[in-house]
Amino acid sequence: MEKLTIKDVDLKGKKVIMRVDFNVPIKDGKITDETRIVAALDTIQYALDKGAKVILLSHLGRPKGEKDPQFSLKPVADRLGELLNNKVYFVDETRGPKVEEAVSELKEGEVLVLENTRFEKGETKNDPELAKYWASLADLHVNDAFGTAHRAHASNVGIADYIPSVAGFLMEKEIEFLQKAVENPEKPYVVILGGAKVSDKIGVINNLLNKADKILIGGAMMFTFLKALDKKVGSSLVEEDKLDVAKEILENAKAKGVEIVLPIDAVIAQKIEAGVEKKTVKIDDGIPEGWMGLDIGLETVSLFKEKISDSKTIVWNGPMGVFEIDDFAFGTEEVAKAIAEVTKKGCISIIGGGDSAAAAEKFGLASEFSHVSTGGGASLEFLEGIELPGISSISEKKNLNERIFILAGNWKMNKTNAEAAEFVSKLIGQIKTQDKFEVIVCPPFTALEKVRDITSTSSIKVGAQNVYYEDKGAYTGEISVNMLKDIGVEYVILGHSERRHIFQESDELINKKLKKVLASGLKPILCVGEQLEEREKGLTFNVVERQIKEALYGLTEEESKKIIIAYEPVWAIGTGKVATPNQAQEVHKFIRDLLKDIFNEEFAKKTTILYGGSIKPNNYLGLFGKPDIDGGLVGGASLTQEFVELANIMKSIIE
Ligand SMILES: Nc1ncnc2c1ncn2[C@@H]1O[C@H](COP(=O)(O)OP(=O)(O)O)[C@@H](O)[C@H]1O
Ligand SMILES: O=C(OP(=O)(O)O)[C@H](O)COP(=O)(O)O
Repeated sequence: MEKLTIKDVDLKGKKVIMRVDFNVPIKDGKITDETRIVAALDTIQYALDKGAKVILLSHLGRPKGEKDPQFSLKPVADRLGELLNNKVYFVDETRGPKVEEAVSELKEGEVLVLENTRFEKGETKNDPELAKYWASLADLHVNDAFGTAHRAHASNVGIADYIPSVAGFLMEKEIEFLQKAVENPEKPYVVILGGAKVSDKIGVINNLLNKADKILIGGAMMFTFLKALDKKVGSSLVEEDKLDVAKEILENAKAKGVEIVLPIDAVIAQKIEAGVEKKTVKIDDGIPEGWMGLDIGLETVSLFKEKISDSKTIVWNGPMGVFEIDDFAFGTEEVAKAIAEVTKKGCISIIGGGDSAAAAEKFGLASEFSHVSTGGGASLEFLEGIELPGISSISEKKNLNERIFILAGNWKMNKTNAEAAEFVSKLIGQIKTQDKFEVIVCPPFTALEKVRDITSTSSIKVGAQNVYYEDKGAYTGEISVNMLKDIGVEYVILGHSERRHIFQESDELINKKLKKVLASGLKPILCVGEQLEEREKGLTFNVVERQIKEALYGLTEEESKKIIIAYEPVWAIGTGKVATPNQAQEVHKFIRDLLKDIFNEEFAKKTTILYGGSIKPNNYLGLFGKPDIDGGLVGGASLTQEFVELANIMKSIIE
């Protein structure tokens, strides 16, 4: 599934709260590496150009949930203003009247930076109240903080429970490149690992053993592997407690046919300092006591270069030596040059954040690689195959191959014939679904025929709000399936909560109606949903399960194929209260799993499950963006122009 991006949404006049990763190194109030700020500029500029009001959120460093001036984002906001060549407002608060005032004064095309998100205790705890508060400041969340994607915090993940979250350009690019390396890397695929700690990278090595052709190991981590092979490593940095893990990795690699290439020589010294005596020794001869390996040697550089030369995909994470000191930077620089060289020949090269990115920058080679990730921890976890919460929380595009998406309007007891005719005539001109999804209007019985006539040459379909299960006879006030079919109605809503609760319709009655409707060839929209007391008692799943099982009682899989289900939490109908996208998704997923249990996986996958309950254009994107929400059964908003807006939102996010 593809993620929704900032390009898919309308930004004009919208308040956009954008999470960026401005966690940059600052020394004495000066930013020492602004790569991450520069990397976010495209998305910010795009939003400004489209007329959005941009509120920026970021963390900086690791303050302990309270104000700490050394971690203020003020210097970053100042620098951002220079880079954007635009006025950037800064508020030294994370919530409260000062923030709200600044937001309300913000004009289209202006930027406001709020203070460090980690000055709030709730940020790293993903506190729902804090997330809700930040969400309340804006219409839309843009997530461009790839560097933070491995953290489930309030400003990047929690907030997506309340407003739609779409990816910025940086996030999109990071995912695109890293996904290529994870999913179908062009071969030969070479991974180069270095840096200080094996323990940080065990997960990624294990995952890469199933994918890479060669893994080259340098940096301090090589000594843990060499010691595991009984080589003498002197006083080099070794993780003694990881020797077994290193051995296991070497054995697994052998079993999987992955070549692990370890250095054959090293540059050694007695201290990690510039200008100290250094020499190169062969690994087989051993590193003398009191000496430590601080870089890969010349022969290893040649060996690594040869291994790199024919690769088509490279992932590099971790320097080959103590590159910060020029005396031990040679190996890292040469490997970086070799990667740059092979990139020119068409290899996709990905540099995984942190110190490797700093090294690439130091050697002036950063622009020579296909992609330098802005995330260290995040890119590693991505390569490990871990699902990153800061990516999962971004809304997804809908895939048409799975099932039919539907926007259905339940007009309830509203609109006379004349009003219905006027309204639906307007809709026809504005809603062109082009087979992407179905739009259904469900007028009162009295207007059904008129609406059917007007829509007959359009793609808009017509549904009834109720039906009885008998064919004809002494049933005063009731209407049969044949009467509906006679005037060309295609759909019928069954078991709406108002019918269940105001007119006391039982599960048994709904089951009879459902059987009749299915047998007649009409398509039922079966409504289910819990009341507030039931939700509060934790009975949501029980209620929904009972309603579905009772409704389907006695029906076969074949007979049930045309069912559309609408989950409508009763507490959200006409109350203005809306289930959060996550609350709704949770129940939709439950329903899909239930259908799998009742029938089978294929049936569950193909069944359209709509959400209903206070849907409005400003909350619909977040709901419809969820994987198991296939559209909406809309009440109030189906009576006005808002219905067209809802259709447009659906169109924008269906692939
Ligand atoms: N042989 C070595 N001995 C000690 N430190 C090393 C050695 N090789 C590399 N390093 C240090 O490892 C650090 C980077 O490690 P790490 O944080 O794991 O990498 P990254 O940030 O790229 O993931 C650098 O500061 C570098 O100086
Ligand atoms: O710098 C970061 O991580 P990284 O150094 O692993 O790339 C991110 O901003 C996340 O910061 P955190 O590791 O304090 O959560």
